[in-house]
Amino acid sequence: MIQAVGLTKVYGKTVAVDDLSFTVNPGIVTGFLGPNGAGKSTTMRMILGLDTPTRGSVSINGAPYSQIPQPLRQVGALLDANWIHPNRSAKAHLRWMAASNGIPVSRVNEVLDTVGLSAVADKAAGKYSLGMKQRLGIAGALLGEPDILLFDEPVNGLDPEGIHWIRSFLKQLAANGKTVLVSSHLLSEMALTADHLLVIGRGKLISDSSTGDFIANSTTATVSVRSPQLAQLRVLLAGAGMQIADTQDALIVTASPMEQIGDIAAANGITLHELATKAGSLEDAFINLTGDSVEYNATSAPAAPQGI
Ligand SMILES: Nc1ncnc2c1ncn2[C@@H]1O[C@H](COP(=O)(O)OP(=O)(O)OP(=O)(O)O)[C@@H](O)[C@H]1O
Repeated sequence: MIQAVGLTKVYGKTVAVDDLSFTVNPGIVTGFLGPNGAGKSTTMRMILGLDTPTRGSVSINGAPYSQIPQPLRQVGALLDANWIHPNRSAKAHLRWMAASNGIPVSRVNEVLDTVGLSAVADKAAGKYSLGMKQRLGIAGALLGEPDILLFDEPVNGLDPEGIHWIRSFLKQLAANGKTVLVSSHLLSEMALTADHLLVIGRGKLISDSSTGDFIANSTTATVSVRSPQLAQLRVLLAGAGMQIADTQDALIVTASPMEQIGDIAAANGITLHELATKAGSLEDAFINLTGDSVEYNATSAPAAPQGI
């Protein structure tokens, strides 16, 4: 379990992390989200003892990182996949990590196998693709069989197959009872991976809830309706006070239950070809909730690409 209480980090005039209190529990994947500059990396660095809190504290299974005797046995982290010596092989890199943390060298081959790098374990890590470097970083995190794992942007720059592998892997770690905290900018990916979300903006905690609740509470579901008698149905739904938007061949009804629309159609003998609720996305929820806390806000929509 990771527990932060009033965690604060001030750099000069910048309050990077502002009075954060949260708990990250075992057995689930917890996503850590926030716009650029929200304070995610700073928080992760403080969890790992790489930065000292200005105020407040953060503990791992009850103790600050600095007081854990063999930290890699309790906490594994992937912060930056490029943090490897380019001329060193994956095997040499992991052996060095194991030796400096009192971890049996036999673990090296086990973790290489787990992440699928055994066949290239003797190649210089500098020649690895980004996906292979991410796998090596994950192997390093797993080396000491820790109960707590932190991953900062683990799917950054990966292809769909690599993303899918990491998603399944994180879920498996959580299913095995590990505490898994993962940050990512890929919101659709987080929606599929994380059971719980911590959302921060400008260093402050904005939301601490299950992924489902976060989306449901921060978005409005819509209902798509198609019918050969669409104009007639539109009049009836508008008469019932519903908010309706028109597309070419459907009505999009906001914030009204699908059942009510179906009942009105049935009561008036109207045939329906589609009646489907579309939940909001994590991206919608994120933008709705963090809109005021982005560090650099564009004042207009991006310009259309030239020459298309
Ligand atoms: N060493 C530092 N010195 C001064 N300011 C810093 C330092 N590290 C981070 N900051 C500032 O603290 C704030 C939070 O940065 P941080 O990197 O933690 O955010 P983040 O959520 O990880 O951002 P991103 O998603 O862009 O990686 C930013 O305003 C950043 O400029």
